[in-house]
Amino acid sequence: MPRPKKSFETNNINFRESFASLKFVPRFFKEIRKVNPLLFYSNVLGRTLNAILPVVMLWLGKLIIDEVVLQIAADIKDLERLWMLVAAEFGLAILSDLLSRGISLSDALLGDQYSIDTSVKIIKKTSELNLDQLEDSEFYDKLERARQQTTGRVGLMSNILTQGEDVIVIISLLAGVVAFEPWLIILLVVSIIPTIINEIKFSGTSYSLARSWTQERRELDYLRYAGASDVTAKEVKLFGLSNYLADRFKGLSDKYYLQSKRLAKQRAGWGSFFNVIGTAAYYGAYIFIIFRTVAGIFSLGDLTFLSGSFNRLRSKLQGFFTRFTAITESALYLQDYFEFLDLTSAESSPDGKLDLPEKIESGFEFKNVGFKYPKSEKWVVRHINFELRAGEKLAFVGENGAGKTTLIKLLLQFYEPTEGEILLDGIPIKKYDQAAYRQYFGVIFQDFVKFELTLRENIAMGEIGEIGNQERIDSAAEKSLAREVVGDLPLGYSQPLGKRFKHGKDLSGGQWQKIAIARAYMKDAEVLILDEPTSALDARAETEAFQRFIQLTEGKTAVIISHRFSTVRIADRIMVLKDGAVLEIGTHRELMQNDKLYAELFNLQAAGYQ
Ligand SMILES: Nc1ncnc2c1ncn2[C@@H]1O[C@H](COP(=O)(O)OP(=O)(O)OP(=O)(O)O)[C@@H](O)[C@H]1O
Repeated sequence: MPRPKKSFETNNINFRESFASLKFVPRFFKEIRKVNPLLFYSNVLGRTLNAILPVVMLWLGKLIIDEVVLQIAADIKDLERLWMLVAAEFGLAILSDLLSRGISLSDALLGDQYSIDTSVKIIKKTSELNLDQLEDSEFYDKLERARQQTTGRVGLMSNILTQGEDVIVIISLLAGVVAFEPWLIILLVVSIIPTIINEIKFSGTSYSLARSWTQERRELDYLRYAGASDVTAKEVKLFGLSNYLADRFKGLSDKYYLQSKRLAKQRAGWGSFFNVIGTAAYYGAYIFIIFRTVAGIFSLGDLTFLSGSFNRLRSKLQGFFTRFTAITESALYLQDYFEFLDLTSAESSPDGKLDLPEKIESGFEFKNVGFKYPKSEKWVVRHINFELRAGEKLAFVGENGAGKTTLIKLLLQFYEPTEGEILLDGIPIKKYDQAAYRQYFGVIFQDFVKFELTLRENIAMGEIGEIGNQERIDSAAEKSLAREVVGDLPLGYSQPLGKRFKHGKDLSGGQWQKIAIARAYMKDAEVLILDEPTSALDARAETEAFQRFIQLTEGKTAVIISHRFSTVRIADRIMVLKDGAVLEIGTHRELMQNDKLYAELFNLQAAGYQ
């Protein structure tokens, strides 16, 4: 599909919008202060002290020169006063250096702590959101932008604090200049206007460009991953995809590079032009001060003080405005970050307050349930009516895409049905407290997660609070046949799994599945759901795993999804789905007698084994 031509100008952020993003700065500082109040206040105090040093040092410089000139003119040699002044300036120079180092150190430490804090917040927030929010690409763009600035925000903090520091420097220098020669201020304003115009002109442009490329950046990350990861390596080699992926990556990156280059060139060009005007104004002021010194109105010390102050003022003011643009741009990312943290999920809806029954009485009931995925017009399942009775083992069968996993997601309240409702013991499930409701279930999904952590953690994920309970972990491993996997690994339960980290060992598909099933046994759940949990097990292991499952979960309610009919027939009842509707439901014997799809597929598979 041809990609629409991209122009970041279309969503360019103007100066006013950049300015508006500053409203998030107080909240930002509140968060930083909370991370480490002592470090934060020391930083602010250090900066305030550091801010008044430049004008004091310039003034000392002026006093030294005036003293030297005076002593030469009067032919006196009173070195004591001179040495005192020099010693004072030396002391302040050392103090200024120490303060600057202390500020940099505390900036770095605060920044590191804050970036840990924001990463933790992002992880926690992500887990609070609904599945439909997580599956939405706009959400990913927001998440990407929120994540991206985890390190950038550190710079923002020191930029804002430096800005505050510079305001004090500017005010103190201005006071000095005004005391001597108020007219110089006009030249100062003239020298600084070009910088202001330049900053207004380019304010928000880098952010606009980066923002308009969020999706592509995710695509680039993905292409980098697809082209260079252990997971894809086999197929990339086998099909010779490396050049194709590299070219796709390069093609997209080059487009971004070109736009970015164009912007950087424009910025540099205009920046140089405006700088020439500013420098001319500075030299105008310099000539003015020299004339007045030659005319005897200013002393030599005044000349150094004024030209030094003027020069510093100009560079501080320039820095102030350029930094202002950098701050507003980073603050735009801050806006993304806080908007992400403020996302609300339906899960926090006040609906679910009811306590769950200790024991399931009658079971679950799907009443005329229909569902369309968000942003989709297609009914994935419709007019679904069935009961999952307390204590029964119900199997779902049906072709790929028939809607089996979707029904599980609805049962777990990852989504709300578009029409109809699901009841537990006669009460709509959304009336129950959602966290407690989910605690009812032990679930293994088809695409369960292979955590690249230790084997112990992988099993304990089913009930993470019990990670210290070795007996429970052992028992779960025993039940799921994962015990033999533990025995085969040199580090046993402490074995890191996967290839990402040192000493990590990868497992076979079947071994991973046994560990995932152990996860379900970790929890003493009321309802167990196994979504094709044994597809990678060999035939003997699968039969054994299922027979054990039926014995070990006696009296518990369970749903099993499987494409293997030898497994499915062990269930109490079987529900056959076709094109999002229930085609038939009953025991194995009943369905065989029915002689419809189930009987046909069962016979087909059975014939394959003969
Ligand atoms: N997150 C999603 N967003 C949009 N459509 C989806 C989503 N997940 C699944 N679908 C669609 O819903 C339909 C049913 O998918 P579902 O995963 O429930 O099928 P299934 O019966 O479990 O299939 P399989 O046997 O292949 O696992 C499919 O057409 C699929 O494309």
